[in-house]
Amino acid sequence: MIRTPLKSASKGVRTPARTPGTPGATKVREENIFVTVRVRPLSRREQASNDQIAWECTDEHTILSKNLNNERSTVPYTFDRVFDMNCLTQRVYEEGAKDVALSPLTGVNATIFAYGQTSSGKTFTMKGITESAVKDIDDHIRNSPERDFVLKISGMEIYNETVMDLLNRDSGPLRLLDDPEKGTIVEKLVEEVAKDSNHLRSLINICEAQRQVGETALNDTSSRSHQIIRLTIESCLRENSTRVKSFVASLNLVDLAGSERAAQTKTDGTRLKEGSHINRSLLTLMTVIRKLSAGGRMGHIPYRDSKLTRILQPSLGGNSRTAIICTMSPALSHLEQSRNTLSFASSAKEVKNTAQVNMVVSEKQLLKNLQNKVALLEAELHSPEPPSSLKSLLVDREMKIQKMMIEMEELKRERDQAQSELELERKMQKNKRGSPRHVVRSLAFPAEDESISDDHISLSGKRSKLGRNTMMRRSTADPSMLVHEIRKLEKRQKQLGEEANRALEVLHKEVSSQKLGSQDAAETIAKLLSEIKEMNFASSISEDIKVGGKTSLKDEISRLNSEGVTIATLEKQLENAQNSIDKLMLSLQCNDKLGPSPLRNSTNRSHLIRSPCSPLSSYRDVRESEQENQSPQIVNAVHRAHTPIEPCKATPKKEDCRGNSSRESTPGSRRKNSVNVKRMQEMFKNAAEENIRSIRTYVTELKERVAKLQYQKQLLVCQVLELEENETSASESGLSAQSPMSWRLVFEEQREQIIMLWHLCHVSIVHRTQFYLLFRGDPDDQMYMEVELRRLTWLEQKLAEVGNASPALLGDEPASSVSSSIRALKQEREQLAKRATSRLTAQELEMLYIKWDVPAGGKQRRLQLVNKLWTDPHNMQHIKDSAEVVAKLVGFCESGEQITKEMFELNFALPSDKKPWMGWNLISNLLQHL
Ligand SMILES: Nc1ncnc2c1ncn2[C@@H]1O[C@H](COP(=O)(O)OP(=O)(O)OP(=O)(O)O)[C@@H](O)[C@H]1O
Repeated sequence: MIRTPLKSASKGVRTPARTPGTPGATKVREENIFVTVRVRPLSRREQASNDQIAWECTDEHTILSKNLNNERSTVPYTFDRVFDMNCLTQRVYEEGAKDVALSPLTGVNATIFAYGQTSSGKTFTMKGITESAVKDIDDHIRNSPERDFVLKISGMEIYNETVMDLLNRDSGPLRLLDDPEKGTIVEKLVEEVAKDSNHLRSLINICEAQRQVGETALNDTSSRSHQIIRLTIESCLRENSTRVKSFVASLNLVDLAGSERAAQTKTDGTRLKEGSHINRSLLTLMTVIRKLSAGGRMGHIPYRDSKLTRILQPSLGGNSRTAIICTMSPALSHLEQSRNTLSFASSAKEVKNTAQVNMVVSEKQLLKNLQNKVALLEAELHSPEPPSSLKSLLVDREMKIQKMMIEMEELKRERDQAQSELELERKMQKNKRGSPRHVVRSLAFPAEDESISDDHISLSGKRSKLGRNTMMRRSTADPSMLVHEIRKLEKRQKQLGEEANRALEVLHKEVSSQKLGSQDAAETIAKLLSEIKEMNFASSISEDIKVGGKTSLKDEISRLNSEGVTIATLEKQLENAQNSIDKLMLSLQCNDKLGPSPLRNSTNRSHLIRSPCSPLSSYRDVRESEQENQSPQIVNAVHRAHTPIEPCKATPKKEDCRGNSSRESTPGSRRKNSVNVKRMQEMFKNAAEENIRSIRTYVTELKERVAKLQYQKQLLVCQVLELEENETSASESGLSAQSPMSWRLVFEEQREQIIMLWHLCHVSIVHRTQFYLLFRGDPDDQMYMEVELRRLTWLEQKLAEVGNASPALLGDEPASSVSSSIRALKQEREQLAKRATSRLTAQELEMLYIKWDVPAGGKQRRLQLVNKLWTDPHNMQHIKDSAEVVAKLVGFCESGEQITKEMFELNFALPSDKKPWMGWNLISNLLQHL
């Protein structure tokens, strides 16, 4: 039953626990003393004297005097329980004491005492209660294998106002001491640990045997002292082997001596003296109870007036649950004493106690535990072997590293495979089409028409150095990819040079064969042609694109730098050619005596070849047409196929169209021939002019492409330099990643720039909201932020330069003007405003009107509201609030999953893997379909 005894908790610090530690335990709670009344049967003496039963229990709670003395009125007494004379002690225990008796098992002090006149049955009842309580406690301990219990017992009696130890009779009178923490304690009181229930019972028996008992007229075995048997129960969870904290509480089983009247007990001498002490201490108890029942309104509580009340102080209005069983004789002869008992009981039931769960913290055990821990740590510290926890951590980490390395190898293998597949496909495409055009779209950065100018990264002072440096420093390209791009770029450079060559050759041919324009212009063309021919593009370019390793990057970059001059030269030459052609055209127009030139004939405009720079076509359309990479001859051939002027007319031959060159001329035919010659001359001239015009357009386009190539080269150089810088700094510091803190700063900076650029470029506010809400500064967001910044920088530059770009240029939409971007934004706002009523409740809308200062009663309030959103790029709170409103209107919370971060990413993948960025206009379209 009682397991391995714990050390005594008396050396520990007792603290009332604020929370229960086991089921059934209670928090601090106030409850009344539980008062029951037990009426014993008439004793043999009473029966012998024909005493009458003066009381009847009308129900389980009420007892009433039978008024046998014919008093004027009888008052019923009610209590928590009333047990009549037939009631067994077990029931009294079950209904009147058990709940309180078991409280110490959950750390709550408890007291059960019997009060009543002599021979009323107190000892009889308490014996039964004690036996039942011991049994139940034993059962509880047996049924709680998860806890360790220690049960200790002490016994004392207060005899003639002297405290005696019932387990150590020889110790003599014991002193009462006042402990600031524990209250009143009995000095040197022996406390025995019960080994088991039998041991406990035997100890209890010893106590009872030691108690002062004497014979009186009313009771052969009258208790002459107040007996207190105290069971102290300490318990803790088994798993808490350290036993630093445990519950500790006591159960006081108190059998009071009975009040007596000397006349009745017929005592004298010793018994009289005993009775006198008994009565005096009981009187104090009654006073204490009476005062407590008045809720403290009666002032000082005289606990110290008797040893009984001093010892029982916690049980009377203190930290204890208390049950009082008032015993009484039913006899008419004891009517008055019984009334006194019931009066006492009535007062007692008004007394409130404040029981708490008591936790003990064993300082000694605590100290021992700490010492053990220190010893353990010291051992670990001095041990050459890492502690087991560290060991397992290292093993775990090692395994993770190995796993990551395997994954990396796998990724590398996949990448190499993809690259070789790409190479193969490129070669196949090249062989199949014979055109180098098809490699253009697989650039690691935007192709010519999507390229951006780093010169324009600075946005009129709106860019900070920090953001700019970050953009430059952070490259996602790897060395082999860069070399690959360099080679491709060189190849395109070569192609452009060759195309320029062919264009000028054709021009030269036209000029020289037709003797067109002024001599100066013709000479200029010839000079240009020879200059361009001298440019040896092919010298440093291998036909195949070979991806070099990291080691060749420096060579590549130095070559690129030197080739930058060549490209710039080509650009310059093409500009000269453009000027010369302009001069040529001018001289042709001045010398034109034959009527309107096709260049001035609006009806022929439609027959002009669609050039990449033509306002009649989108730039992208032409770039993607096959014509773009064809020489001017091919261009002309295409042109001729579409013009009403027959090809033969444009190419003067000695024979006519039908090949009748040998036919003799007649006057009619001569006149006719003269007209025909004139007409043919005019046609030749027109055709030549048209060809020159086409060549001029073509040269202009070439010039633009060369300029873009130049920019790409610069960007590539930057990327290579930045890569080298990264590698250097990484190898120096051993760190390659940006610290979270510095990224956070960069992120804030970049976001502010992006917000400003959105504003300046009239970007869709739905796009702004999506981007703003998706990218909140995760380290993974770095690439997206950079890409967005680059896109916007390019766009802003374009808007500033030509005023002819639109956000749509970044997406897949056809190009339009700045004004159309503004118009699109306006439309988007209108669409959002329309959605306001379906997406927001009237109340929400009204709140927004108030928040955004939309005047009440105004027209188009929804539109007014939407027009206020995303208008102040300097105010971050405004931006946040705007994003919230737009998100609600679009319903991102519900359907926002269709927008993923990847949509904002610059494409570095192969065309087949490419997930195209939706473009701002497309996002607006999406909005319309939501
Ligand atoms: N409920 C009961 N049923 C039967 N007998 C009882 C009952 N209560 C008491 N008695 C008997 O009455 C007698 C007196 O009881 P008890 O000694 O317990 O009284 P007491 O109140 O302790 O008296 P005292 O104050 O003098 O010690 C005993 O012989 C006891 O066996």
